[in-house]
Amino acid sequence: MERYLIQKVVGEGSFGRALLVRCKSSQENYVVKEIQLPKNHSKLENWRREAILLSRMKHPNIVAFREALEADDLLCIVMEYCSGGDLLQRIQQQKTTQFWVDDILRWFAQMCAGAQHIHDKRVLHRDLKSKNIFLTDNGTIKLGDFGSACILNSSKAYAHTYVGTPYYVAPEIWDNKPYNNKSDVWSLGCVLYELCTLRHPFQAPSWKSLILKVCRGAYPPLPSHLPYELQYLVKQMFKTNPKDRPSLHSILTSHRVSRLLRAHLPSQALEMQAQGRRPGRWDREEGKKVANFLREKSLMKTSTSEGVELPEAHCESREPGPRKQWAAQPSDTVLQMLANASLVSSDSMTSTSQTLTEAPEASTQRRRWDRDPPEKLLSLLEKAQLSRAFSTFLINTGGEDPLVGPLSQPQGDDPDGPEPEVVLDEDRLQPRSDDEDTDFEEESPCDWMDEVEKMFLDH
Ligand SMILES: Nc1ncnc2c1ncn2[C@@H]1O[C@H](COP(=O)(O)OP(=O)(O)OP(=O)(O)O)[C@@H](O)[C@H]1O
Repeated sequence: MERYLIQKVVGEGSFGRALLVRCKSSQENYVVKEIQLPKNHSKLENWRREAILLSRMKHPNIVAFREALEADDLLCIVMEYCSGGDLLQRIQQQKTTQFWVDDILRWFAQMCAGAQHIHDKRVLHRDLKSKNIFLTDNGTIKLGDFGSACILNSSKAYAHTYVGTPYYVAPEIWDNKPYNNKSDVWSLGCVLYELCTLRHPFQAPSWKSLILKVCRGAYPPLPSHLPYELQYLVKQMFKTNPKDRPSLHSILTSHRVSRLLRAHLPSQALEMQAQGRRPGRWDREEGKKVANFLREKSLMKTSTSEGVELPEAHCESREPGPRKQWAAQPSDTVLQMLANASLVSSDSMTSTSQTLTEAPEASTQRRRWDRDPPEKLLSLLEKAQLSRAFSTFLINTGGEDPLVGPLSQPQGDDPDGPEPEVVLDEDRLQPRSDDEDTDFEEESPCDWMDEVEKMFLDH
């Protein structure tokens, strides 16, 4: 870190501070995210592998990773500084003045391009929201913060199942289904809706109402002045069955809105997209390089700065295993998971973010979603502050009280103001047969991670 001068603290996240720093040699500004490493150092390899995964994300619409450093108990991830702030701040600045349609299309197209790049690497962001999407000074969109989600998922020290930010969470997550690429699409749909209306699509005065609205896909219609293509896209992105949602690839290439979006995509992002969705292939020689690199260094840099080309990533996963299939009907609910879980917060979660943790597999009971959120879940959530629903949650296993922590705090405010009129589109609840590319889920087998693991064992 001695190569950087700290300018100021940009903010505080769930895992530590974010600092604005200046590189002494290049005089360029960067953001350093400090992540408190777990006490158990045997878990460090997990974090390192996740940093490699971050370094693989090289796209004009993704916050660029520069290097990762370990100092004391901190992992410092040095990344591109987005001086335009995050999209939530930008939306709030608008107050009541709507964005120009061209701005919406330009920003959303870039979000899709960035997120598609992540998906092409077989990685799921899992926490897409306006707060995690940044703007540069020239107005370029950059997806950020996906590193935290990846790191969280694979570290056994933080062995949680990611749930997400309740206001942005797709219905299948409330139903305890695996997170899949379409769950990211749902979250981006929420961001698109926010850009179109300056409001969140699923505003609610209570948890029950929030979960019901999400699970029914019930949101107030978009203003009629917006292009038909955008209205149609939002409707598609809020299909309650992930199979019925378009993938990012189809949004950008074969959807009714594609032409509009591509017309607003900068040439660099278009080129990256045109390069296609070549599936990543594991190369053993490249794998050896990674393994050697990890063994020798506690400091990682991107291939551009360190001259080490990293292998193509296939996916991000915790354990290899058979791929889970999306069932025709939702069956599990989050109820049992919550009943066996306690909600906890990390140090700074009390202020900005909380995390819901995973329930033990064995205790999972099959239940029908049945269009109504489970009563017990709701009675537990009744006690929780709804304002917390804009924060990232994990569920922790264990604990006597299933709702210890932020959700056990008294009922809070209504973050979105008065509830607008809601139109329920029954059409979205109807099953469709086309299993359009819901092509990977959280539990997909991940060969490149396995290979790196084997490399460690080999040496
Ligand atoms: N690359 C970046 N450029 C500019 N600002 C950033 C960048 N990354 C993070 N920030 C800002 O730093 C602050 C802290 O961000 P961080 O991602 O650590 O936490 P968070 O998003 O607030 O919460 P969480 O950890 O729950 O995601 C936020 O205000 C965010 O807007």
